[in-house]
Amino acid sequence: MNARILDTTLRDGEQTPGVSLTPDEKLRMALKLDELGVDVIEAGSAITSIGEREGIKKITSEGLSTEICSFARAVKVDVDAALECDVDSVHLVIPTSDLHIKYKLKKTRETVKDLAIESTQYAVDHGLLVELSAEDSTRSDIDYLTQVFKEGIDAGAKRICACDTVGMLTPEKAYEFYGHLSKLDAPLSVHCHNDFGLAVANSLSGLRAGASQAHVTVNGIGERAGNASLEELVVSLYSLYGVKTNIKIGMLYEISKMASRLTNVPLQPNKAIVGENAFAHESGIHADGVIKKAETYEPITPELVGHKRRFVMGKHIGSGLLKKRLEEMGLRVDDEKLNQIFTRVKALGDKGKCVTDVDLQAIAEDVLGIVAEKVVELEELTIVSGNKITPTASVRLNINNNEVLEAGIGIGPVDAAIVAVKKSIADFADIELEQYHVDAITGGTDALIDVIVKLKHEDQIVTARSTQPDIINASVEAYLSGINKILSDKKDIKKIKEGDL
Ligand SMILES: CC(=O)SCCNC(=O)CCNC(=O)[C@H](O)C(C)(C)COP(=O)(O)OP(=O)(O)OC[C@H]1O[C@@H](n2cnc3c(N)ncnc32)[C@H](O)[C@@H]1OP(=O)(O)O
Ligand SMILES: CC(=O)C(=O)O
Repeated sequence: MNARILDTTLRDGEQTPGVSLTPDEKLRMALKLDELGVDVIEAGSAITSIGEREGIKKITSEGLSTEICSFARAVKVDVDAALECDVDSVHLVIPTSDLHIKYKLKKTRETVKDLAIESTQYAVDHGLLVELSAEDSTRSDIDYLTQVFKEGIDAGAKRICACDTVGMLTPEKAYEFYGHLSKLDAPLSVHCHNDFGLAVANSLSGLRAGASQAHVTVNGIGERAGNASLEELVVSLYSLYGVKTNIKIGMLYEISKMASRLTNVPLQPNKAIVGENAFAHESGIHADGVIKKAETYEPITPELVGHKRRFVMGKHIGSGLLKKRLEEMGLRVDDEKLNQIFTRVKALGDKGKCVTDVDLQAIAEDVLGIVAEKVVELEELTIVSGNKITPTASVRLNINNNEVLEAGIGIGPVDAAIVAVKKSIADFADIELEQYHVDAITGGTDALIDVIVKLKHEDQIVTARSTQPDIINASVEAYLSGINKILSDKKDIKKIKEGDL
């Protein structure tokens, strides 16, 4: 058995509250979906806006072999808008539940059926392939729904689709429901929403029952709790059911990242298949198992979907993983030292901290008595700030025994100081300040200030902190401490600096 995939990231996915893609972003996503191997791209809903039509037109003008489709209500203007965009097909939608017919459309069952048939005929007469789709079909009278589909097929619809618009199906009901509709004389699509977290399970059930195409979105984005997720459905079909699709599974992680970036919808870390933790291991028993044989705690390889395995240091680690990471860092330790490092990592974990590789290196070097070299040291910091002046900072730094002077302006004095430091290292290290957190430990304006920063350089992330009575000094020291953690093992960067000066 094979299953077809209609991707509706650019239509139902874009209906995610707050998401809006530009025409160019739509095109970029469509090109990636085409490369991924989806059978149909529902590129949007042409009636929505001028920009939406521009986006769909950009996609259709690429001449892709993938079928390009537009959503349309069962009204002539929507079909005309789709025609204007030169799409191959329309996802022609009409509600069939009494709830929608009575309260939303304020019509009768008979009028709604007539609308479905008339608009199908209109679209077919204008050369469009019609996938006739019933909205809220799973709360519809099954005899009425069946009749709408039968007459729609007679009117020229080439596919039918039953939408579980508010995610009310269960896998058992889905099997029965889609099994019944799959006996009609046209290929059937499942379109499942995730209001109860069952969209993928229900889609799988529908496909097993005889449906041949699933509507999905990348990362499962969509209205409310979203749609069935493309990556979960496709990999479940492949790995659990032995069902093939045309999807290039090895691209799933890449396209997930792209969709998240373009839509600004962050991915939950524990998202199946593509989440950052999908192949991450911290707890000692798991990591030990994975190091010995990955299948013990990984149902599929990360490489299958283009992802990567990673081990995380923290409260739950075991000595097996710790020893492996230290060895990978070139640090050989005896059992006593390993135990000391182990205790320090656990203690950090107990404080709610995640221990990065750089943190681990610092702990290990401390335990092993290795003195960490400071590449950058603060010699002087001057701040000018007030209510009628642009906050300005100047710093004198010692970088590998060379004096560097820089100045910066900022929103406030802390920002100005960080800008000045950042400028002084900019020509040899691109270090981003990802997070800045400040706490006043004791009460009052003379409180001790605790600053924690999270810095990023290429793939490396480090955290650093400084506690001092002065918020500006604490901020700069925390920032420099993070910079030193990053630069201390980057001999090449240091050489560049030495050569430069
Ligand atoms: C479950 C789903 O995902 S359905 C798809 C949802 N997608 C969208 O809504 C796309 C974006 N929507 C839009 O840009 C706008 O809603 C438009 C352009 C489609 C319509 O805008 P407006 O004309 O201002 O109407 P509005 O959005 O307020 O109401 C929808 C109208 O369509 C009617 N309608 C809704 N669904 C259908 C349908 N499938 N077939 C025919 N008519 C429909 C409603 O009855 C209502 O008409 P009425 O006001 O005469 O009762
Ligand atoms: C049409 C559609 O997206 C739905 O009913 O969920």
